[in-house]
Amino acid sequence: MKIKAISVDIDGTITYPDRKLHEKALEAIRKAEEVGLPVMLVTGNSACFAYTASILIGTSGPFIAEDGGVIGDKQNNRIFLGDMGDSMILWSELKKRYPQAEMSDTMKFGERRAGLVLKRTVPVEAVREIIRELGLNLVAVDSGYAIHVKQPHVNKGEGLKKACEILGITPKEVAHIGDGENDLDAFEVVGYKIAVAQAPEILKKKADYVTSKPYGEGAAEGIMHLLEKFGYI
Ligand SMILES: O=C(O)COP(=O)(O)O
Ligand SMILES: [Mg+2]
Repeated sequence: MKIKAISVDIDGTITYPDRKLHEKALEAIRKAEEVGLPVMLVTGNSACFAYTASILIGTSGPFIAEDGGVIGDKQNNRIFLGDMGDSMILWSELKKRYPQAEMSDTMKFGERRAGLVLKRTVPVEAVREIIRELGLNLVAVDSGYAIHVKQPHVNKGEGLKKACEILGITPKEVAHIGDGENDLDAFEVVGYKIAVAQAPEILKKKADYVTSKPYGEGAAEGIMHLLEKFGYI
């Protein structure tokens, strides 16, 4: 099997714990691009965040934002794989039961199209309970940085499949590097899986390679591992 592209999660994977971009991860991504391996950013962040990050970091692959709900490119073309669905019904019930519930700051200006994102001021299990009780067509996933409420078909795996169509490769020719439970769906479709050291056990158990370093240093280690393993350097 040959790896033809790398997909990397953003928060917790190519960053420090506080979400600042990690220099070592940046260098490794640039190295992968230099040797001809396109990198895709695959994130729960909004499309404008991923679009900007992709330009500043210099990734040449499409980006996948909103946890798989949006695919975009450098020309700012976008494909939407989901919409807000039942999420506002969920929100009004959640706010009634948990006054401390708060939307993510990224919900303020209507930048999100494919799901509701909450701050981690309520447990994800409470959100899931309301979804179950009300019979809503939604799932809730905790990325470690936010809670993503979205239609069940919206996830990083489905987003990656679409991005691979654009690249003209198959998901099995992609290696994914991630740190959170929202990376599990990406792991389901790709050919090689890397978890950074601080990732939850559930992700590490499914990984082909677990880095010895956490956060951005882990992504750098993972990318160098891939370049060597698949003969790019
Ligand atoms: O938006 C978030 O929750 C974080 O997203 P990411 O870890 O998938 O980049
Ligand atoms: Mg992450």
